[in-house]
Amino acid sequence: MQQYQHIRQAAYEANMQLPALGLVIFTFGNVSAVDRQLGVFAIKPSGVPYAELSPGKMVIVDFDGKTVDGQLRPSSDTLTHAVLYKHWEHIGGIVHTHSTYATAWAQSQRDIPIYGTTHADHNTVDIPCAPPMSDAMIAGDYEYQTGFQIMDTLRERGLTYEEIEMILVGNHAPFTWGKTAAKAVYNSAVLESVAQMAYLTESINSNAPRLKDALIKKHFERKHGPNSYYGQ
Ligand SMILES: O=C(CO)[C@@H](O)[C@H](O)COP(=O)(O)O
Repeated sequence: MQQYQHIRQAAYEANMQLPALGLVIFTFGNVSAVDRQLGVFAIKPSGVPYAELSPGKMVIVDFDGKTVDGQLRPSSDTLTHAVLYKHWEHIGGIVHTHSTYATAWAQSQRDIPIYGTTHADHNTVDIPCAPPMSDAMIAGDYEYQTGFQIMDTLRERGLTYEEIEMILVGNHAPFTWGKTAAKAVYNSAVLESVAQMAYLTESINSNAPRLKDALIKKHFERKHGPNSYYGQ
């Protein structure tokens, strides 16, 4: 349907950036783009290789995860995207990847500490890792519960989804978001780069010190403006 063409195109272009940036292989991961006036988002179809994607194959889904338009099955992570769009009113795009280093930190269930200014350019806190699913959640609807795991973790850390636009999900992999699908893709690439640097930092020096908060503040506000620092 023509009315969804703009978000199909935005979702398609953002999805194609994932293999181009080396963030996914085969059918791993997915990107969605939302239209809040229509109350729907376009998301990658499940199990379709990136080389076979086209804008027309993006599936249109409402905020309850119900398919509104499209011939293919939406991503298996659709309910996670739907929960976040429903509760976080200012996000325009969501990305989920299995990028190697960010996924390794998620599987280790550790936050990614701030070791350098590359990280401090983008976040003033360690990148949080949400706990893995409880037995009860696994028995329920995993993808639906992942959305609440993500929101609960930010809330428990005293963070807002506009301050930090990335998270690791324990035993799973990263999710990122932003005002647009393109910004969410940018955040996924930044997360993977920071995750790799942090891993290598710890492998060179297991006692490497975190960046001092005063320098994190100075560095972040140089890029994002005065009073933009939100602390650890
Ligand atoms: O997290 C997972 C699997 O662990 C998924 O994100 C897959 O990586 C992609 O699934 P589809 O989007 O193709 O259903």
